[in-house]
Amino acid sequence: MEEIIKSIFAEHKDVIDRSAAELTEKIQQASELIINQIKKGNKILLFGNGGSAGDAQHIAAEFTGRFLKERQSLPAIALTTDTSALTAIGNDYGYDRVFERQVEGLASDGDVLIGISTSGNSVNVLKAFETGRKKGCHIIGLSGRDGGAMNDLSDLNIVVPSDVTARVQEVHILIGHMICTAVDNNFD
Ligand SMILES: O=C(CO)[C@@H](O)[C@H](O)[C@H](O)[C@H](O)COP(=O)(O)O
Ligand SMILES: [Zn+2]
Repeated sequence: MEEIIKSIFAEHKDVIDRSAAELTEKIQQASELIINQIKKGNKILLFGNGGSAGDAQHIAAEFTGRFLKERQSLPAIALTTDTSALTAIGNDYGYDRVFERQVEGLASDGDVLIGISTSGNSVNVLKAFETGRKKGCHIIGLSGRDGGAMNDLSDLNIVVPSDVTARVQEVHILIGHMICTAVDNNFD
């Protein structure tokens, strides 16, 4: 077990080092986009499956609650929390449309969608991106592996350089906290 723990620490550290080398500029661009759109009165919508649903909720709560300092509440919603919407849309339209329908009903021109998928290929995330684009939303992907179909469907796809879902997720939440730090520095 000790060897396994050591190897996971080493793998995590390697992905962090490669992410720092490859992703810094894109994380900065994503932060600037989010800050600018909130300043213009727009909101952030986040979604993903499984562990990424947890990440979407975690990051949204940093905006509406608080992160490092006392500041105004900021507009962010996770589309993963309303079990009535998720079960009704899933039951009536299929699971592939659970985020798409919510984007159709809730998103406005200028809002920012943050879709989180370690494979970059979860169909419910991709469908939400397609509908968001038609509505004039800005689209940020947080992905891994080769970026998947999110490469073509997002304005900015932040691809964590790992094929291991857990390692990718660990860097996603780190990136989420980096974005929250930039947001904190730009609002009172
Ligand atoms: O948290 C984990 C694995 O660490 C799982 O719940 C994982 O998120 C689920 O298998 C997701 O369905 C994977 O989807 P995706 O990241 O490829 O979009
Ligand atoms: Zn997990």
